[in-house]
Amino acid sequence: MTATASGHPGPARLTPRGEPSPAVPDLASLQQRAAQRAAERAGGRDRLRGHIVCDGLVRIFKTEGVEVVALQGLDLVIDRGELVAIVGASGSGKSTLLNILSGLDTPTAGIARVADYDLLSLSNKRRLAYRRDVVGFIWQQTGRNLLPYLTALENVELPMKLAGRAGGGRKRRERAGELLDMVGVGYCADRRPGQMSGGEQQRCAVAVAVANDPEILFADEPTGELDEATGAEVFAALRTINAELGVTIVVVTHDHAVAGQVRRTVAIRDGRTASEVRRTARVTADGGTEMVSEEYAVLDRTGRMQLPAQFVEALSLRDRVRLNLEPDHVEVRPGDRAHGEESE
Ligand SMILES: Nc1ncnc2c1ncn2[C@@H]1O[C@H](COP(=O)(O)OP(=O)(O)OP(=O)(O)O)[C@@H](O)[C@H]1O
Repeated sequence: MTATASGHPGPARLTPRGEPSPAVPDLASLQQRAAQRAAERAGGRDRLRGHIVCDGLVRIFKTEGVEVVALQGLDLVIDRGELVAIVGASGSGKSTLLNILSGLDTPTAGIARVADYDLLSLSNKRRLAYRRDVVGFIWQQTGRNLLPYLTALENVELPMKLAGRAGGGRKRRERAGELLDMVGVGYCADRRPGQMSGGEQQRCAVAVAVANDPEILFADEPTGELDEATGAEVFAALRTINAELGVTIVVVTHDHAVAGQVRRTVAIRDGRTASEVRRTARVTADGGTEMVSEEYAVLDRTGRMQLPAQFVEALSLRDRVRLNLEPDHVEVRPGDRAHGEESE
């Protein structure tokens, strides 16, 4: 469940400044298209809910008698066709979550369900099928995504060949070419990774990852080794793939700036989902469109939520806060006033 995080100085409605306006309707229409494609794939709009569901997810690592709680009751729901960024500081649990969702690791407790696969009780055979048929990956290190001695086209063809994809070599080659065009690196088809820039390699990696038509694409810091402009090109490729193929995409990164690249950003803190930013298109008074970002705090099943750090700092909140239930919102005030002293 999410609740709009409100507090000083007024509602957390942030209109990003200096954003190029052409990107505004584009992001909204791409998302619409992605949902439509995802619904077509899944057999109806009513099947969009909860493609990825984590409920009270716990992962405890034990090393030499010491326990590390990497995920401590994480809740997260991602619908089919969504493109979501998961952000968090180093050690917040992002990689642990991604390893679980991609079937590389098993959670200690809780619920982790992806595309009808229960990740807590997968047999080895089902796990293999899940990793082969349902999910695709992009890693931060370009070297992990592409084989250096194959051309871009051959790299995209390879997973189809290995999976014994029907249609023969010509069909595979055609699809590989289409995918490279889709992510904007068709001109690199005959180049080996060493002859491509880091951004071109990562866009090629996007094509490789979706070659066998997975339902979900996981990307671990895909722009971590790139500069901002090149990283934006990789995100553009992910948005196109999301919209054209209806693939659900989850990107994990420590870079909060990616919020400008996607419609939904989930922040993880201490192994829990802490807050979310959702960006929606709104019609302005003069008939134009502007992108509005709204920040939400995540409320868990027992009603706990974390106040955004900047709210806590702005009002120097500490120890305890005063709560007031108003007809349509809850008020949070510093709680250190002397007993009986009213603020207004
Ligand atoms: N295999 C492991 N054994 C023991 N502790 C682990 C293991 N993997 C992760 N941890 C611990 O779990 C916590 C979360 O780690 P995780 O790698 O998921 O964070 P992260 O947000 O991905 O960080 P980064 O951005 O630095 O990769 C950390 O305290 C980490 O030390």
